[in-house]
Amino acid sequence: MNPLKFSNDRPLDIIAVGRLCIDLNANETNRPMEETSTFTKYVGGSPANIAIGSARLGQKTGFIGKVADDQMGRFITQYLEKNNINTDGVTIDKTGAVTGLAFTEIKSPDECSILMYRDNAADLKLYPSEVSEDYIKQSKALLISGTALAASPSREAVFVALEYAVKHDVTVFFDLDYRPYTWTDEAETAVYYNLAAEKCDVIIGTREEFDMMEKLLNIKESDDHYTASRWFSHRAEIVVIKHGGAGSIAYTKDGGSYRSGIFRTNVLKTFGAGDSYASAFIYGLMTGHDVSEAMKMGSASASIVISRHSCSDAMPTEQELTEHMDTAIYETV
Ligand SMILES: Nc1ncnc2c1ncn2[C@@H]1O[C@H](COP(=O)(O)OP(=O)(O)O)[C@@H](O)[C@H]1O
Ligand SMILES: O=C(O)C[C@@H](O)[C@H](O)C(=O)COP(=O)(O)O
Repeated sequence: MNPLKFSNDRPLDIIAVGRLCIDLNANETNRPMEETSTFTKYVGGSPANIAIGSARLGQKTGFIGKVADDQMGRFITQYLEKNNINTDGVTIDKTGAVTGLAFTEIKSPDECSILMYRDNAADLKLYPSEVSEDYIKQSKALLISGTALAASPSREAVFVALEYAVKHDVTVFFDLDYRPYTWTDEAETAVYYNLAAEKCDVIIGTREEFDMMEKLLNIKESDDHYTASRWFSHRAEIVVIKHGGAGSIAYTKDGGSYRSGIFRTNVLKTFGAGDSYASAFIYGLMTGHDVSEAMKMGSASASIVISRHSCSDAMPTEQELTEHMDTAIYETV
């Protein structure tokens, strides 16, 4: 069952909105960052990773974001273009803002953490005037990412993008992507997450991210079914709650619920799971698969990416994804 209907007469499949950053992943693993000395540089930023994953799967992908006017900004834009991502919506900051950095440490396969440097980040300086209605209406879908709501003018830019998407029947996917270090106030965070979610067709988040949104309203159940039901009185058709190694569960507005297991893999690091899951899940839904199969595709992509060192570089091609689904062990949970 797939409740989504896409406007198929559009030149782009999906446009992602939000941060374009740099991941610096520690090369020395099984130790804290204090004991590492070398890092590998990759393009990063949750929406960037999802866009790269979508393009790697063969989707016609665009991006709306802002990069720093320096070597890192150019590295990012060139990488997107090498991956066949349309960068017409990417603007260059002229205020001296810098590229957000995500330093990652891999203490063990299950103990990974991310240290984010986001002061004066160029991605949060995207202005509403830099969001093009003509660009958005060329796409079947729009992906927004919660961290872009963390500060103005990026916050307002996201809401303008949402208005254009709703106006032009562009299906909106919301990956919650909650990064506490990017916010200063829990209530502010929850208010903007809830306001944005009201305008989205598909909402994807972890249990903890939904708990953050519900805490403001003194909702303490931490119940997946209740969480999903909250959004069906708005635009949502599908709500997905991710549970790490315990898989994921999705609910649809028509009362359906679908549980997905995981693909067994040699976990190198756990970060990257969410972005890869989102890109392949969205791809599955946009290529006519039902919710269950799309979730399985998301799980397969995640199991590939968490077995590799990077997030963006590790995103699988359509062939890799299909082969992995045929050969890897799928565990129902
Ligand atoms: N250890 C694991 N082994 C296999 N698949 C995993 C593992 N951890 C996560 N996944 C897959 O990745 C998906 C997203 O992971 P999760 O950690 O919930 O999201 P996020 O990275 O956004 O926190 C899960 O629903 C599951 O399909
Ligand atoms: O989103 C960021 O700024 C960091 C990402 O680039 C990084 O690869 C990561 O943390 C991915 O996290 P996840 O996919 O949400 O687990």
